[in-house]
Amino acid sequence: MEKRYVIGIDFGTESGRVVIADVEQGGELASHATLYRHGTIVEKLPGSGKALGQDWALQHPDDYREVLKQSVREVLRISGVRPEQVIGIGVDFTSCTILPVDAKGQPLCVQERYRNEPHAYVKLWKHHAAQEEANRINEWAKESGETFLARYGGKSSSEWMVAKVWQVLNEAPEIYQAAYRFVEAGDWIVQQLTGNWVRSNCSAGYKAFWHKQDGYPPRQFFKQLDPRLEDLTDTKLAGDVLPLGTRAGELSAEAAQLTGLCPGTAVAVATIDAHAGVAGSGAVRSGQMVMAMGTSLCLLVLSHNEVSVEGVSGVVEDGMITGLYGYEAGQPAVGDLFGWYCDQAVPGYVQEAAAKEGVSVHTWLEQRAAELKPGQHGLMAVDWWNGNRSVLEDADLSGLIVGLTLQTKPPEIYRALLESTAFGTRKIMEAFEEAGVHVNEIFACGGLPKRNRLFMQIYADVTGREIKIAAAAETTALGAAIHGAVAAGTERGGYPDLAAAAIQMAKVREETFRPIPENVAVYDDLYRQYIRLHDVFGRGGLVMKELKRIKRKLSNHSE
Ligand SMILES: Nc1ncnc2c1ncn2[C@@H]1O[C@H](COP(=O)(O)OP(=O)(O)O)[C@@H](O)[C@H]1O
Ligand SMILES: O=C(CO)[C@@H](O)[C@@H](O)COP(=O)(O)O
Repeated sequence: MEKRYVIGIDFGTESGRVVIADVEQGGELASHATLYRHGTIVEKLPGSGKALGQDWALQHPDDYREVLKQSVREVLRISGVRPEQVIGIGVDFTSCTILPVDAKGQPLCVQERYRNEPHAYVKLWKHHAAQEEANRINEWAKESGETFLARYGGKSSSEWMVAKVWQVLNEAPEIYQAAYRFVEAGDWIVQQLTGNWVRSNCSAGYKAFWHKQDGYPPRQFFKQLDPRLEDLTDTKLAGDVLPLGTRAGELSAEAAQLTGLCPGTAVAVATIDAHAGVAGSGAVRSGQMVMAMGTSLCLLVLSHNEVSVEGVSGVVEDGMITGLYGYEAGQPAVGDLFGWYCDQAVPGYVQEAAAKEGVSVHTWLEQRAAELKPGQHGLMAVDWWNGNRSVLEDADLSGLIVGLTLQTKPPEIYRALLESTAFGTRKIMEAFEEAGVHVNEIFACGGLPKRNRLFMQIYADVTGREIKIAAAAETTALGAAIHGAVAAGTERGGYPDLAAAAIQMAKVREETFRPIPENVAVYDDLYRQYIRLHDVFGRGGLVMKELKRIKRKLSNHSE
């Protein structure tokens, strides 16, 4: 049989990355990234310059089409693979990233009449301006005795589908009316590739309250939330929800022209980016955990059992690997937090020194931070620069560094920030253990493991656990490609299911990160201090919330 290949398309926060993989051997034959030209839109709309509110985060869907146009062709060119040899395509996307579209699938924001309407754009996963709607969903679920929130650690997030769609209805009812559907961006890409309106059980399950047996919460729940939402799931969220690995359709002639692939190529149901990292790391068994470490950090745990875990973002049957419950928890600012420090808070001399040495500011700071011993800087940070998405589930929490003195240096702060995210991860891992979801093997994937060794060693030391590293540089894109191989099916030379495909196609590096006992002892001590700050500022103290309230009030006045 001629060699067969699959393509994985990974839509991250900053760029889209495409890999091409050999169906039998896995790995990445070639990869290519396309940066989003508009990036993340947080202050004003492109074109009109219309100002956005606090905590908004939008994207432009043309940037995603550019990835399809540029990067798919590039991986074909670099690898020398002929389009006929590609049997399947898989797509992963950040989530909950949603957009309103018309009946043809055209995003409203590219239509002339809605171009200046912020609510017509893509709401990126980290758009946190629907916190009031999320609070109301939480209150009403409690009052009405609905139990679905138990699957989400008892709280829904402002990042998720219903809160975001409700914000559109509240603030721009004409956009809500004009939208034929609100779709996850991953499902939209699949629609653009195949012409089929298909929803993924992964994003519907983790981000839209959908359940394999029960479907969406009842109409009555939505009606009492807001009478205008009564038919939400039958109208704006309508569409078949299909399981991961299913063939969503075949590449249309139009999409074939856009990508340079052959019409008829199998296209898989989309998955969430972090969740694709599970297959991409070769994790397919109960007790395995994958840390998808990039802009944010997602902890993904596979288990035979379904239980309630404090602060879990969600548990979905078949949500990562068919036949297992997949738990997701995580932190919404990790790479982003380090990026913020490098871009916004280091003194000019650091940037100059890094430029002179020809390294990134991250690398310059990492090298110096690695010379410090744990605890030597006397600092402790909490990692809520983008709110808390785990045990505290509160987008209104913010960042904190304690212990600063006139002697404090930038590498010390950088190290404290790296450590703060590791402490946050340990807190989540303890919540899993306490709930009886045991983790016996840890894999790391995403952009950070390959970029920052100190970060990885700190994680091993703070958690006291060995960490294996997924071999693929673009693990999530490889994970998406694995979904493509399953969508192709055995009849086209692919695989029968995700586990079989992942075992064959994904590998880990030989080198692992192991905890260093003397560091573990110091970090145990420091972690106790982290927990103190976590509880004082996260559970009881209102300081962070009050600061946000005052800021909101002032910015409302100045609008
Ligand atoms: N050397 C580094 N150390 C720590 N963080 C880094 C480093 N280089 C880049 N970053 C951060 O990594 C994030 C990008 O992660 P990546 O996994 O590549 O993308 P995405 O999250 O979009 O999938 C950015 O937030 C950036 O600030
Ligand atoms: O929220 C999720 C997954 O549930 C992610 O899509 C989101 O955190 C963004 O991930 P990245 O860090 O950009 O890969």
